[in-house]
Amino acid sequence: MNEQTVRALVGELYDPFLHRPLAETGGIKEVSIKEEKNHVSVKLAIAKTGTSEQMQLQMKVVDVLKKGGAETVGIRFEELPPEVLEQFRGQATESDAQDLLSPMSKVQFISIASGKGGVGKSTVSVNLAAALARLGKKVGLVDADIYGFSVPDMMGIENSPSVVEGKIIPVDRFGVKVISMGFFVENNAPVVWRGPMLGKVLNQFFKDVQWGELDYLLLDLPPGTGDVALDIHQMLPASKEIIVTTPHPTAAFVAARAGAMALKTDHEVIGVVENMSWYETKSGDREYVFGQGGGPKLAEELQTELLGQIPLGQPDWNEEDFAPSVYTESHPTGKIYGEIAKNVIDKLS
Ligand SMILES: Nc1ncnc2c1ncn2[C@@H]1O[C@H](COP(=O)(O)OP(=O)(O)OP(=O)(O)O)[C@@H](O)[C@H]1O
Repeated sequence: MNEQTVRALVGELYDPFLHRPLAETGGIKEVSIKEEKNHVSVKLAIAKTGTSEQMQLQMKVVDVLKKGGAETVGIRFEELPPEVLEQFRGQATESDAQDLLSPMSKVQFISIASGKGGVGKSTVSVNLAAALARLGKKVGLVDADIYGFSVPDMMGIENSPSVVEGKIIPVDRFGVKVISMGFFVENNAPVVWRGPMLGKVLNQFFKDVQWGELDYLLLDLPPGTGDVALDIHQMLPASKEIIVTTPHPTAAFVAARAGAMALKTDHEVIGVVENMSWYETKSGDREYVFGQGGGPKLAEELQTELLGQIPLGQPDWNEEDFAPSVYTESHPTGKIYGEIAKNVIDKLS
Protein backbone atom coordinates (compact mmCIF):
# COMPACT_ATOMS: atom_id res chain seq x y z
CA MET A 1 0.00 0.00 0.00
CA ASN A 2 1.12 3.54 -0.55
CA GLU A 3 0.01 6.79 1.08
CA GLN A 4 -2.23 7.67 -1.84
CA THR A 5 -4.24 4.45 -1.60
CA VAL A 6 -4.51 4.77 2.18
CA ARG A 7 -5.82 8.34 1.82
CA ALA A 8 -8.28 7.26 -0.86
CA LEU A 9 -9.65 4.36 1.22
CA VAL A 10 -9.88 6.19 4.57
CA GLY A 11 -10.94 9.44 2.95
CA GLU A 12 -14.21 7.86 1.85
CA LEU A 13 -15.23 7.08 5.43
CA TYR A 14 -17.46 9.63 7.13
CA ASP A 15 -16.83 11.78 10.19
CA PRO A 16 -19.61 10.46 12.46
CA PHE A 17 -20.65 13.93 13.62
CA LEU A 18 -20.07 16.08 10.55
CA HIS A 19 -21.60 13.45 8.23
CA ARG A 20 -19.00 14.19 5.60
CA PRO A 21 -16.12 12.11 4.21
CA LEU A 22 -12.82 12.52 6.06
CA ALA A 23 -11.26 13.62 2.77
CA GLU A 24 -13.54 16.66 2.87
CA THR A 25 -13.21 17.49 6.56
CA GLY A 26 -9.41 17.44 6.52
CA GLY A 27 -9.70 14.53 8.95
CA ILE A 28 -6.66 12.56 7.74
CA LYS A 29 -3.78 14.15 9.58
CA GLU A 30 -0.94 11.70 9.03
CA VAL A 31 -0.29 8.46 7.21
CA SER A 32 2.75 6.31 7.73
CA ILE A 33 3.56 2.95 6.23
CA LYS A 34 6.14 0.40 7.34
CA GLU A 35 6.59 -1.59 4.15
CA GLU A 36 8.65 -4.44 5.54
CA LYS A 37 5.90 -5.28 8.09
CA ASN A 38 3.01 -4.10 5.92
CA HIS A 39 1.90 -1.92 8.83
CA VAL A 40 -0.20 1.18 8.18
CA SER A 41 -0.77 3.83 10.81
CA VAL A 42 -3.03 6.84 10.48
CA LYS A 43 -3.77 9.85 12.62
CA LEU A 44 -7.35 11.06 12.24
CA ALA A 45 -9.13 14.17 13.44
CA ILE A 46 -12.89 13.99 14.05
CA ALA A 47 -15.46 16.30 15.63
CA LYS A 48 -15.59 14.53 18.99
CA THR A 49 -13.33 11.89 20.49
CA GLY A 50 -13.92 9.40 23.28
CA THR A 51 -17.34 8.41 21.96
CA SER A 52 -18.94 5.18 20.74
CA GLU A 53 -19.06 6.78 17.27
CA GLN A 54 -15.26 6.96 17.36
CA MET A 55 -15.10 3.23 18.14
CA GLN A 56 -17.32 2.44 15.17
CA LEU A 57 -15.20 4.54 12.84
CA GLN A 58 -12.08 2.85 14.20
CA MET A 59 -13.45 -0.56 13.21
CA LYS A 60 -14.32 0.68 9.73
CA VAL A 61 -10.82 2.08 9.22
CA VAL A 62 -9.22 -1.20 10.25
CA ASP A 63 -11.60 -3.05 7.96
CA VAL A 64 -10.97 -0.98 4.80
CA LEU A 65 -7.21 -0.91 5.33
CA LYS A 66 -6.98 -4.65 5.90
CA LYS A 67 -9.12 -5.31 2.84
CA GLY A 68 -6.80 -2.97 0.96
CA GLY A 69 -3.79 -5.11 1.87
CA ALA A 70 -2.48 -3.89 5.26
CA GLU A 71 -1.48 -6.60 7.70
CA THR A 72 -1.68 -4.49 10.83
CA VAL A 73 -3.23 -1.08 11.42
CA GLY A 74 -2.55 1.60 14.04
CA ILE A 75 -4.96 4.52 14.58
CA ARG A 76 -4.69 7.66 16.71
CA PHE A 77 -7.53 10.15 17.08
CA GLU A 78 -7.62 13.83 17.90
CA GLU A 79 -10.36 16.45 17.78
CA LEU A 80 -10.76 18.88 14.91
CA PRO A 81 -9.97 22.46 15.95
CA PRO A 82 -12.92 24.67 17.02
CA GLU A 83 -12.63 26.90 13.95
CA VAL A 84 -13.13 23.90 11.65
CA LEU A 85 -16.15 22.75 13.67
CA GLU A 86 -17.58 26.26 13.50
CA GLN A 87 -17.31 26.15 9.73
CA PHE A 88 -19.41 22.98 9.59
CA ARG A 89 -21.84 24.04 12.32
CA GLY A 90 -23.74 26.19 9.85
CA GLN A 91 -24.51 23.06 7.84
CA ALA A 92 -25.64 20.90 10.77
CA THR A 93 -28.56 18.57 10.12
CA GLU A 94 -31.75 18.95 12.14
CA SER A 95 -31.01 15.85 14.21
CA ASP A 96 -27.54 17.18 15.03
CA ALA A 97 -28.99 20.47 16.13
CA GLN A 98 -31.45 18.52 18.33
CA ASP A 99 -28.72 16.51 20.02
CA LEU A 100 -27.42 18.94 22.63
CA LEU A 101 -24.28 16.89 23.21
CA SER A 102 -23.32 16.77 19.54
CA PRO A 103 -20.34 18.97 18.65
CA MET A 104 -22.64 20.35 15.95
CA SER A 105 -25.15 21.64 18.49
CA LYS A 106 -25.45 25.42 18.51
CA VAL A 107 -26.77 25.57 22.06
CA GLN A 108 -24.77 27.59 24.54
CA PHE A 109 -24.63 25.99 28.00
CA ILE A 110 -24.61 28.35 30.98
CA SER A 111 -24.08 26.81 34.42
CA ILE A 112 -25.04 28.68 37.56
CA ALA A 113 -22.84 27.66 40.49
CA SER A 114 -22.22 28.70 44.08
CA GLY A 115 -19.72 27.93 46.81
CA LYS A 116 -22.41 26.97 49.31
CA GLY A 117 -26.15 26.46 49.52
CA GLY A 118 -28.77 29.06 50.21
CA VAL A 119 -27.11 32.02 48.47
CA GLY A 120 -29.82 32.23 45.81
CA LYS A 121 -28.36 30.19 42.96
CA SER A 122 -31.77 28.76 42.00
CA THR A 123 -33.44 32.16 42.33
CA VAL A 124 -30.86 33.67 39.99
CA SER A 125 -31.19 30.73 37.55
CA VAL A 126 -34.96 31.01 37.17
CA ASN A 127 -34.91 34.80 36.88
CA LEU A 128 -32.06 34.89 34.40
CA ALA A 129 -33.81 32.23 32.31
CA ALA A 130 -37.07 34.22 32.34
CA ALA A 131 -35.25 37.48 31.51
CA LEU A 132 -33.41 35.87 28.56
CA ALA A 133 -36.75 34.53 27.27
CA ARG A 134 -38.29 38.01 27.55
CA LEU A 135 -35.47 39.27 25.32
CA GLY A 136 -36.61 36.83 22.64
CA LYS A 137 -34.09 34.07 23.27
CA LYS A 138 -35.00 30.39 23.17
CA VAL A 139 -34.14 29.19 26.63
CA GLY A 140 -34.06 25.84 28.42
CA LEU A 141 -33.46 25.37 32.13
CA VAL A 142 -32.23 22.15 33.74
CA ASP A 143 -32.57 21.90 37.48
CA ALA A 144 -29.31 19.97 37.85
CA ASP A 145 -29.37 20.58 41.60
CA ILE A 146 -30.73 17.09 41.75
CA TYR A 147 -30.60 16.75 45.53
CA GLY A 148 -32.22 20.07 46.27
CA PHE A 149 -34.46 20.66 43.27
CA SER A 150 -36.45 23.81 43.81
CA VAL A 151 -36.98 25.21 40.32
CA PRO A 152 -40.54 23.90 39.79
CA ASP A 153 -41.74 25.48 43.04
CA MET A 154 -39.94 28.74 42.42
CA MET A 155 -41.50 29.07 38.99
CA GLY A 156 -44.93 28.01 40.22
CA ILE A 157 -45.00 24.91 37.98
CA GLU A 158 -47.75 22.50 38.89
CA ASN A 159 -47.92 20.26 35.84
CA SER A 160 -45.46 17.50 34.88
CA PRO A 161 -43.81 17.04 31.52
CA SER A 162 -45.59 14.81 29.03
CA VAL A 163 -43.96 12.00 27.08
CA VAL A 164 -44.51 11.84 23.34
CA GLU A 165 -43.04 8.98 21.28
CA GLY A 166 -40.48 8.23 23.98
CA LYS A 167 -39.32 11.84 24.30
CA ILE A 168 -39.91 14.00 27.37
CA ILE A 169 -41.54 17.32 26.54
CA PRO A 170 -40.29 19.99 28.97
CA VAL A 171 -42.75 22.17 30.82
CA ASP A 172 -43.03 25.65 29.31
CA ARG A 173 -43.20 28.44 31.89
CA PHE A 174 -42.66 32.13 31.12
CA GLY A 175 -41.26 31.05 27.74
CA VAL A 176 -38.61 28.84 29.40
CA LYS A 177 -38.49 25.09 28.78
CA VAL A 178 -37.97 23.56 32.19
CA ILE A 179 -36.78 20.10 33.27
CA SER A 180 -36.22 19.17 36.89
CA MET A 181 -35.54 16.05 38.88
CA GLY A 182 -38.49 17.24 40.95
CA PHE A 183 -40.77 16.18 38.06
CA PHE A 184 -39.72 12.56 38.41
CA VAL A 185 -39.82 11.86 42.13
CA GLU A 186 -42.94 11.20 44.15
CA ASN A 187 -43.97 13.49 46.98
CA ASN A 188 -40.70 15.38 47.27
CA ALA A 189 -38.84 12.16 48.19
CA PRO A 190 -35.11 12.66 48.73
CA VAL A 191 -32.88 11.48 45.92
CA VAL A 192 -30.04 9.23 47.01
CA TRP A 193 -28.35 8.41 43.72
CA ARG A 194 -24.61 8.68 43.38
CA GLY A 195 -21.91 8.74 40.72
CA PRO A 196 -22.85 6.77 37.62
CA MET A 197 -26.60 7.18 38.17
CA LEU A 198 -26.16 10.93 38.28
CA GLY A 199 -24.46 10.81 34.93
CA LYS A 200 -27.32 8.80 33.49
CA VAL A 201 -29.93 11.23 34.75
CA LEU A 202 -28.13 14.24 33.32
CA ASN A 203 -27.52 12.47 30.06
CA GLN A 204 -31.20 11.73 29.90
CA PHE A 205 -31.99 15.38 30.48
CA PHE A 206 -29.82 16.24 27.50
CA LYS A 207 -30.73 13.41 25.17
CA ASP A 208 -34.25 12.20 25.93
CA VAL A 209 -35.83 15.60 26.28
CA GLN A 210 -37.36 17.18 23.19
CA TRP A 211 -35.81 20.62 23.61
CA GLY A 212 -36.54 21.88 20.12
CA GLU A 213 -34.42 24.79 19.02
CA LEU A 214 -32.54 26.50 21.86
CA ASP A 215 -30.14 29.42 22.12
CA TYR A 216 -29.20 28.84 25.76
CA LEU A 217 -29.50 25.96 28.18
CA LEU A 218 -29.11 27.10 31.76
CA LEU A 219 -28.13 24.61 34.43
CA ASP A 220 -28.82 25.17 38.09
CA LEU A 221 -25.90 23.20 39.57
CA PRO A 222 -25.74 21.63 43.03
CA PRO A 223 -24.11 23.99 45.55
CA GLY A 224 -20.58 23.62 46.81
CA THR A 225 -17.42 22.03 45.58
CA GLY A 226 -17.88 18.45 46.75
CA ASP A 227 -17.70 15.29 44.67
CA VAL A 228 -21.23 15.52 43.33
CA ALA A 229 -20.71 19.09 42.12
CA LEU A 230 -17.40 18.10 40.55
CA ASP A 231 -18.97 15.07 38.84
CA ILE A 232 -21.66 17.23 37.33
CA HIS A 233 -19.20 19.91 36.22
CA GLN A 234 -17.16 17.26 34.46
CA MET A 235 -20.19 15.80 32.72
CA LEU A 236 -21.20 19.08 31.18
CA PRO A 237 -20.13 19.90 27.68
CA ALA A 238 -18.20 23.15 27.17
CA SER A 239 -20.18 25.40 29.44
CA LYS A 240 -19.87 29.00 30.51
CA GLU A 241 -20.31 29.64 34.21
CA ILE A 242 -21.89 32.27 36.41
CA ILE A 243 -21.01 32.23 40.11
CA VAL A 244 -23.55 33.46 42.65
CA THR A 245 -22.46 34.85 46.01
CA THR A 246 -23.79 36.98 48.83
CA PRO A 247 -21.99 40.23 49.72
CA HIS A 248 -20.29 38.91 52.84
CA PRO A 249 -16.53 38.59 52.24
CA THR A 250 -16.52 35.09 53.77
CA ALA A 251 -19.24 33.97 51.34
CA ALA A 252 -17.20 35.37 48.45
CA PHE A 253 -14.17 33.47 49.73
CA VAL A 254 -16.14 30.19 49.64
CA ALA A 255 -17.59 31.08 46.21
CA ALA A 256 -14.06 31.51 44.86
CA ARG A 257 -13.67 27.74 45.25
CA ALA A 258 -16.64 27.22 42.92
CA GLY A 259 -14.87 29.51 40.45
CA ALA A 260 -11.71 27.45 40.77
CA MET A 261 -13.71 24.28 40.12
CA ALA A 262 -15.23 25.82 36.99
CA LEU A 263 -11.81 26.67 35.64
CA LYS A 264 -10.48 23.22 36.52
CA THR A 265 -13.20 21.66 34.39
CA ASP A 266 -12.44 24.04 31.50
CA HIS A 267 -15.52 26.18 31.98
CA GLU A 268 -15.03 29.86 31.41
CA VAL A 269 -16.47 32.03 34.20
CA ILE A 270 -18.42 34.79 32.43
CA GLY A 271 -19.36 36.67 35.56
CA VAL A 272 -20.48 36.95 39.15
CA VAL A 273 -23.97 37.77 40.43
CA GLU A 274 -24.12 39.17 43.95
CA ASN A 275 -27.44 38.29 45.58
CA MET A 276 -29.05 39.68 48.74
CA SER A 277 -26.90 42.78 48.27
CA TRP A 278 -29.02 45.18 50.33
CA TYR A 279 -32.44 45.78 51.76
CA GLU A 280 -34.23 48.88 50.53
CA THR A 281 -36.31 50.53 53.23
CA LYS A 282 -39.63 52.27 52.52
CA SER A 283 -37.80 55.58 52.52
CA GLY A 284 -35.47 54.27 49.79
CA ASP A 285 -32.38 53.86 51.97
CA ARG A 286 -30.21 50.82 51.50
CA GLU A 287 -29.30 48.64 54.45
CA TYR A 288 -26.41 46.31 53.81
CA VAL A 289 -27.73 43.45 55.92
CA PHE A 290 -25.14 40.87 54.80
CA GLY A 291 -22.16 43.19 54.50
CA GLN A 292 -20.66 44.66 51.39
CA GLY A 293 -18.05 44.03 48.77
CA GLY A 294 -18.22 40.25 48.30
CA GLY A 295 -19.39 40.32 44.67
CA PRO A 296 -16.86 42.83 43.31
CA LYS A 297 -14.07 41.13 45.27
CA LEU A 298 -14.96 37.73 43.86
CA ALA A 299 -15.22 39.09 40.30
CA GLU A 300 -11.78 40.63 40.68
CA GLU A 301 -10.33 37.45 42.07
CA LEU A 302 -11.74 35.35 39.22
CA GLN A 303 -10.73 38.02 36.70
CA THR A 304 -14.27 38.32 35.49
CA GLU A 305 -17.12 40.79 35.59
CA LEU A 306 -19.72 41.61 38.23
CA LEU A 307 -22.85 41.02 36.15
CA GLY A 308 -25.23 42.55 38.66
CA GLN A 309 -26.38 42.97 42.26
CA ILE A 310 -29.80 41.77 43.41
CA PRO A 311 -31.43 43.32 46.48
CA LEU A 312 -33.30 41.43 49.14
CA GLY A 313 -37.00 41.07 48.50
CA GLN A 314 -39.73 38.91 47.01
CA PRO A 315 -41.69 39.30 43.78
CA ASP A 316 -45.29 40.41 44.03
CA TRP A 317 -47.22 38.31 41.54
CA ASN A 318 -50.97 38.34 41.35
CA GLU A 319 -52.73 35.21 42.51
CA GLU A 320 -53.75 33.85 39.10
CA ASP A 321 -50.24 33.74 37.77
CA PHE A 322 -48.38 33.01 40.94
CA ALA A 323 -44.66 32.33 40.79
CA PRO A 324 -43.01 32.57 44.19
CA SER A 325 -39.59 33.63 42.93
CA VAL A 326 -39.88 35.04 39.41
CA TYR A 327 -39.90 38.82 39.03
CA THR A 328 -41.94 40.51 36.32
CA GLU A 329 -40.25 42.68 33.71
CA SER A 330 -41.51 45.91 35.29
CA HIS A 331 -40.43 45.16 38.86
CA PRO A 332 -37.21 47.01 39.80
CA THR A 333 -35.48 43.68 40.50
CA GLY A 334 -36.91 42.29 37.23
CA LYS A 335 -35.21 45.20 35.48
CA ILE A 336 -31.88 44.29 37.10
CA TYR A 337 -32.28 40.73 35.82
CA GLY A 338 -33.07 42.21 32.38
CA GLU A 339 -29.75 44.08 32.46
CA ILE A 340 -27.88 40.95 33.56
CA ALA A 341 -29.51 39.00 30.70
CA LYS A 342 -28.45 41.64 28.15
CA ASN A 343 -24.96 41.54 29.56
CA VAL A 344 -24.86 37.74 29.23
CA ILE A 345 -26.10 37.89 25.62
CA ASP A 346 -23.40 40.45 24.77
CA LYS A 347 -20.71 38.35 26.39
CA LEU A 348 -21.72 35.22 24.52
CA SER A 349 -22.37 36.69 21.10
N1 LIG B 1 -32.64 38.37 46.89
C1 LIG B 1 -33.34 37.62 47.73
N2 LIG B 1 -34.15 38.20 48.66
C2 LIG B 1 -34.86 37.46 49.53
N3 LIG B 1 -34.83 36.12 49.55
C3 LIG B 1 -34.06 35.48 48.68
C4 LIG B 1 -33.28 36.19 47.72
N4 LIG B 1 -32.62 35.29 46.95
C5 LIG B 1 -32.98 34.08 47.42
N5 LIG B 1 -33.82 34.19 48.44
C6 LIG B 1 -34.42 33.08 49.21
O1 LIG B 1 -33.39 32.36 49.84
C7 LIG B 1 -33.66 30.97 49.83
C8 LIG B 1 -32.53 30.23 49.13
O2 LIG B 1 -32.53 30.63 47.76
P1 LIG B 1 -32.17 29.60 46.60
O3 LIG B 1 -32.89 28.32 46.79
O4 LIG B 1 -32.32 30.35 45.33
O5 LIG B 1 -30.66 29.38 46.93
P2 LIG B 1 -29.67 28.26 46.38
O6 LIG B 1 -28.34 28.88 46.45
O7 LIG B 1 -30.14 27.73 45.10
O8 LIG B 1 -29.82 27.18 47.50
P3 LIG B 1 -29.60 25.60 47.33
O9 LIG B 1 -28.42 25.43 46.50
O10 LIG B 1 -29.45 25.15 48.74
O11 LIG B 1 -30.83 25.10 46.63
C9 LIG B 1 -34.99 30.81 49.13
O12 LIG B 1 -35.99 30.72 50.09
C10 LIG B 1 -35.14 32.07 48.32
O13 LIG B 1 -36.49 32.45 48.11
